[in-house]
Amino acid sequence: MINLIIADAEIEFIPAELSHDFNIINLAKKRGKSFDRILLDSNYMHSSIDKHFPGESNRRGRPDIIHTLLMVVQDSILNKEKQIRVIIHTRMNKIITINQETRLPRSYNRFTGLLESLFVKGRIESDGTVLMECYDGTLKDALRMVNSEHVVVLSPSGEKKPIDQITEENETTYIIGGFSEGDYISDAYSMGRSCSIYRDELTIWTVASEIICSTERRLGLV
Ligand SMILES: C[S@@+](CC[C@H](N)C(=O)[O-])C[C@H]1O[C@@H](n2cnc3c(N)ncnc32)[C@H](O)[C@@H]1O
Repeated sequence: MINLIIADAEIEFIPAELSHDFNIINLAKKRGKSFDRILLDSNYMHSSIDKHFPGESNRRGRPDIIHTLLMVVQDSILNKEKQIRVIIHTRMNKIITINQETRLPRSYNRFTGLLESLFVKGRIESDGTVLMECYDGTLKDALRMVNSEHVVVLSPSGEKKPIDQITEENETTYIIGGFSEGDYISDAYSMGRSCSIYRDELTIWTVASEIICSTERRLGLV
């Protein structure tokens, strides 16, 4: 069993700084929701983010990269064998846990709708089963939840190692940054050894899929 902790994931409600932005007011009207109950999404709000948070529009508001990552994990052989658990920690210090039985929506719009509902209600249930939960907590709190002996912090600037060497211990927690540019905001590097799996920067779902495939080989699942 391995754990993936996605750290500093760029999922948050639209911040108050954007509340008077013309595009945001229009969007909130169209969605029939208050702005602070809508996820910040750089795909639709790029210029508004740039205006209020200059230079951050490629990094902030990226539920899309978390959705792609979760689809990769959900469809993996390792997940079918219940040998992987994912915890998402966000830049606003929220921790999202996902029941291994949960089938997340493949539709991106349905996924963001689900997250909006989760952030408001704190949990998503179906037929009495808790599918997802959301708590306040730091990256350290997320790490405490898994209580792992081995922690690897994935980073392009970490010590370069072959992937099969990085994944050789079972019960390992892998911390992957849930952002598309920049570095960890949380103090991730103090939480485990920092390793790089390739000379260039990779997408978060590529890093996750390399860890997953290597673990599947080690466990003899493929
Ligand atoms: C797209 S990267 C963000 C890029 C950022 N410039 C950085 O230095 O981390 C998001 C996350 O993917 C992981 N990652 C990307 N490339 C990697 C590599 N070559 N080796 C290990 N992890 C990598 C890291 O966990 C990183 O925080």
